[in-house]
Amino acid sequence: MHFPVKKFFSYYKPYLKLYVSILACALIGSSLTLVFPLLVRYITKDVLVGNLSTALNKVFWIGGLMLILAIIQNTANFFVDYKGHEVGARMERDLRSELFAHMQKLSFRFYDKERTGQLMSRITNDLLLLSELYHHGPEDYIKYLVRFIGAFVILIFINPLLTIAVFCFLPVLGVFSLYFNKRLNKGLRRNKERIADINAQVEDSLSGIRVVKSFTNEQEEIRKFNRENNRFLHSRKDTYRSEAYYFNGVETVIQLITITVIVLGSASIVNHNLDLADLITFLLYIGYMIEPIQKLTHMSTQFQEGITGFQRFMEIMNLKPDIENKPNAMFLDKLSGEIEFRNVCFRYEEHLNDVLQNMSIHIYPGEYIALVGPSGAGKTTFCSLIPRFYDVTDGEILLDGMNVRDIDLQTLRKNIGIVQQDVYLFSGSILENIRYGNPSASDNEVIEAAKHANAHEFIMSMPNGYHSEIGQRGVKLSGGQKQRLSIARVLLKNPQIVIFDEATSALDNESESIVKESLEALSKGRTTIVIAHRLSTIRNAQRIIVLTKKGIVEQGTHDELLIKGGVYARLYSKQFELV
Ligand SMILES: Nc1ncnc2c1ncn2[C@@H]1O[C@H](COP(=O)(O)OP(=O)(O)OP(=O)(O)O)[C@@H](O)[C@H]1O
Repeated sequence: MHFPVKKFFSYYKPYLKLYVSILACALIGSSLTLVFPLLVRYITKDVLVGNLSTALNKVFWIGGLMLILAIIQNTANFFVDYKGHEVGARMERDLRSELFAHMQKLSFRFYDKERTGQLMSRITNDLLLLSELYHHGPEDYIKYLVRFIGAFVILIFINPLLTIAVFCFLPVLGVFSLYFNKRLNKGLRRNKERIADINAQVEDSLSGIRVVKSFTNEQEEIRKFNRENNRFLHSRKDTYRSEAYYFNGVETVIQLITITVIVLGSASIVNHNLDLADLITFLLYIGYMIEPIQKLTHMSTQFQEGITGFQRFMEIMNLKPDIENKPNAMFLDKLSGEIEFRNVCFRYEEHLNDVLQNMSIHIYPGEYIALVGPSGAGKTTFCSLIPRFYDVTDGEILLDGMNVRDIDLQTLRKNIGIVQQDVYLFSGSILENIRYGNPSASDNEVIEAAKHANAHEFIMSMPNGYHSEIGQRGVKLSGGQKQRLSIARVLLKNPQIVIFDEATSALDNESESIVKESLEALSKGRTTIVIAHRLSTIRNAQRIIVLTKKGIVEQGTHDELLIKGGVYARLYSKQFELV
C-alpha cells in the first residue's frame, strides 16, 4: 500500500514551532549525557593519578560541573516529556476530530456494511498508538542518533580497532531487525483487527441486551464473545512469539558485543595498547551505543503500531462519500413540497436485484399520501430516496421540479422531516431530544411543539418534566411516548415534507389514537407520506399508493380502492378480519 508521507507529516504543522523546540531540548539532553563518561575518564585518567593532594579540589569542581549539566539535562528532558506528550495528545485530538467529521459525511451505504464497534476501535485504540509515534518517534530518533554517533566518534578516538570490532556486529543486527519487523508489522495489524472485532461484538451484544435476555441467549452471546476474545489471544500470542525472537536475538548480539569488548579490551591492556581508564570509559560508552540498539526494537514496534494505525485511519479518510453536494448545488430556503419520481430504478448493491423498477409518481404540495403494500415491497426504500439517503440507480427524483441531486444536501434534508419506525432518541433530557429538531428553538417553542404532538401531558407527569432523563435510546419511555417525542422533534424542525414510517409494533388503541392525532397536527400544511401498516392512518389519506414487488399497482382513495376490489381491498379485508 502506498504510504501518504506528506499527509502523515502534515499533522505536525499547527505545532511546528513548539515541536521544533521539543526536538532542540531532546538534542541538548542527549548531547549532555555524552559528557558524563568523558568527565569520568578525565577523573580516572588525569586527576586521580599524580599529585593526589590537589585531586580532591579538582574532583569537587568536576562534581559541581556535573551537577550543573544534570540540572540542564533534566530541565530539557522535563520539557520533552511534558510538552512532547501534550503535542502528541493535541495531534491525536485533531486526527480524531477529522475522522469523526469524515464519518459524519459518509453515506448510509457505508454504514450498511461497517460494524459500529469496528469504527469505534479505529477512532480510539488506533489513534492512541499513532499519537505515541507522532510525539515519541522523531524525538527518540534524535535522542538515540546523537548518542549513537557521539559514542561512536568518542570510541574511535579511544580505540579504533576495538570500535571496528564492535561495529562488525551491526549488519547482523540490521538483517535480523528487518526480517522480524515485517512479521511484527503483520502481527500488529492483525491484533488491531481482532480488538476491533471484540469491540464490534461487545457493541452488538450490549446494544441488543434486551433481545438477548428475552431469548435467554446470554450463553450464546458469551460463546460469541469468547470466540472473538480467543482469536485476539491467538493473534497476540503470535505477535509475542515474534517479539520474543526479536528482543532476545537482539539481546544476544548485544551481549556478544560486551563480551568481545571485555576480552579484546583486556588483551589490549595486557599488550599495553589500552589502559584501565580507557577500558572503563569504553564500557560506559558501549552502554550509550547499545541503548539505541536496544531501543530500536521498542522504537520499531512503536513505529509499526503507529504506521498501521495511520493506515487504518487513512482507509476511512480515503473513502469518498458517495452522496455529496454538486459544486453548483442550489441553496433554497423553503421548498413547496412537490415530489416527482420519474422512471426511478434502485438497487442497494450492484449484484442485487432492483428494489424499485421504473417507478413514476407525482405527489402534489400539501398532499397526504399513504404508502401500503406487503413487507419488503420497498416502501421504506422509496422514502429513503427522497432525502438522498441513497441515490437512484436510474431515472430521477424531482422536488419542486428540481433534481434532488442538484439541490444542496442541507437544503434538501432541512425540508424533510422523518419519523422513523424504530424511533431513535439520544441519551439526555426530553428537552434536549425535542430541541434536536431545531437547536436554536427556545424552551417555549419546544413546549409548544410537544403540546401539538400530544406529548406535553406525559412529559409534565414525569418527576423532572422536560428535564427528565430518558436513558440510552429512550429506554425509560414507552413506544407511543417515543413516537410522540419524535413527532415533536420534527414539528420543531418545521419541514415542508414529512415522512412517517408507522411503527408496526402494536400500540394500544388509546396511544394509537393519540399518535394519530399528533400525526394529523404534524401533517397540516405539509406534503405527508405515511408508510401505513394500520387502516386508521390510511382512511384519512387523500391518496393511497399500493406498492408491491411489481411496483405501483394501484392508487386512489380508500373508497375507490375498495370498490376496485384489487390488492388493497384484499389487504384491507385481511386486516379487518384480524381486527
Ligand atoms: N440497506 C439495505 N441493503 C440491502 N438491501 C436492503 C437494504 N434495505 C432494504 N433492503 C431490501 O430491499 C427490499 C425492500 O425493503 P424495504 O425496507 O424498503 O421494504 P418495506 O416495504 O419498507 O418493508 P416493511 O413493510 O417490512 O418495512 C427488501 O427486500 C430488503 O431486503
